[in-house]
Amino acid sequence: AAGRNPQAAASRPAETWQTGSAERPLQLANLLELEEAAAKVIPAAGFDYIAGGAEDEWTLRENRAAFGRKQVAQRVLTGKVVTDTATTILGSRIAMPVIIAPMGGHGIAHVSAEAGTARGAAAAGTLHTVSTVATLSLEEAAQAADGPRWFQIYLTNDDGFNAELLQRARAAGYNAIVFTVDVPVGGNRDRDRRNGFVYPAAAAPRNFLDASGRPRAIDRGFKSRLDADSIDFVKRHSGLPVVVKGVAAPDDARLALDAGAAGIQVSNHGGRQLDGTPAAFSVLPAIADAVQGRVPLIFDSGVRRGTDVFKALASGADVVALGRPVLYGLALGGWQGVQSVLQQIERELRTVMQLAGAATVDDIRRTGLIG
Ligand SMILES: Cc1cc2nc3c(=O)[nH]c(=O)nc-3n(C[C@H](O)[C@H](O)[C@H](O)COP(=O)(O)O)c2cc1C
Ligand SMILES: CCCCCCC(=O)C(=O)O
Repeated sequence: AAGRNPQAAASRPAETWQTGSAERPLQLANLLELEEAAAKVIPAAGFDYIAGGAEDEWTLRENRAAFGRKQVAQRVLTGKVVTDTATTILGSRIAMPVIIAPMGGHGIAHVSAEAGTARGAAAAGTLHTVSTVATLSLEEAAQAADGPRWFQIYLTNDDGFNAELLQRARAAGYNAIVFTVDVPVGGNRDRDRRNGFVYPAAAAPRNFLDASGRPRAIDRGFKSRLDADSIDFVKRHSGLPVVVKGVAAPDDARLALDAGAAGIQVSNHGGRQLDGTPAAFSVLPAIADAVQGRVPLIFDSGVRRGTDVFKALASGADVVALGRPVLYGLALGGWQGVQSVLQQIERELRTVMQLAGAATVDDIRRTGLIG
């Protein structure tokens, strides 16, 4: 799995990676049009890595299309006025039911890397999930901003390293671990293969560097065998609540619950892994049904509009996680770009709430959809 493999970067000499460096708020009409603008700033192979999906990218497109098959009822005579978009997730109070999904290599998009994203998230009052393959180390990302933060782990084939990483996350003040289980192997990503994409040295994942700067553990690859014992391992070594991410079937949700998951992240990895699988939004109601509110549900894959957030919450999610648009906002405006992206989706959500007769996030959860 050379392609986009982050491990390649750790051992290559530095090269020029001329990516986003602007620091400015963005004037946005919506989040969808960010992609075209970001393509002009991020080097082409890096942009393809971010924007692309697996194989024919059917699931990538379906993640958007599925939102169009459910509708929100207009309710304008309820006497309600939007009071608040704030909510609580795993004990952390956030300003909106939108958090940032873990994504590797923010240095591909902007020179500030995860520090910019963390600062933008904090400025907007929400939380950022730092990836195992972040450009910055988990400690550097934690120091970039105050506020709640989650750390995402990919288990490597080096359990000693995995345990250390989890302990480092706890020591650095992360509030939860997101354990991603949908990359037992990298997806077939045609764009990356065509481009021969590897993480540039500017985005080499620093979590894998030892004290003397030599790469560690990443050459052993990620674990392919994942099961209830893996969830238990992450729980024991972190001592933190564990959100299992990459659940796209009710049976996997039940398995994760039985293994002690504190949360479930319904996701198909933004269509980057198994092409031809249903949209994440299509499988959300069945998973919510299986979970029956026993743990919070986080939803991602295809969220771009306030209506998407509304529909996901009305279908059983507690919060949604935003992916690619955050990297585009980062590329175009650094931390202020990330803040603009989050403010835009919050603004849209408020408008939808008012038009749908929902004064609070709890009201959205009680709303039914049409279709
Ligand atoms: C460039 C990129 C890198 C990603 N890296 C990770 C990662 O390191 N860990 C992880 O759990 N998910 C990763 N994801 C998946 C996201 O967490 C999320 O599931 C996905 O982006 C949601 O789809 P959307 O961006 O279309 O909304 C990545 C996604 C992108 C676009
Ligand atoms: C071998 C695949 C590594 C992917 C690491 C980052 C990621 O999750 C992604 O979607 O890209």
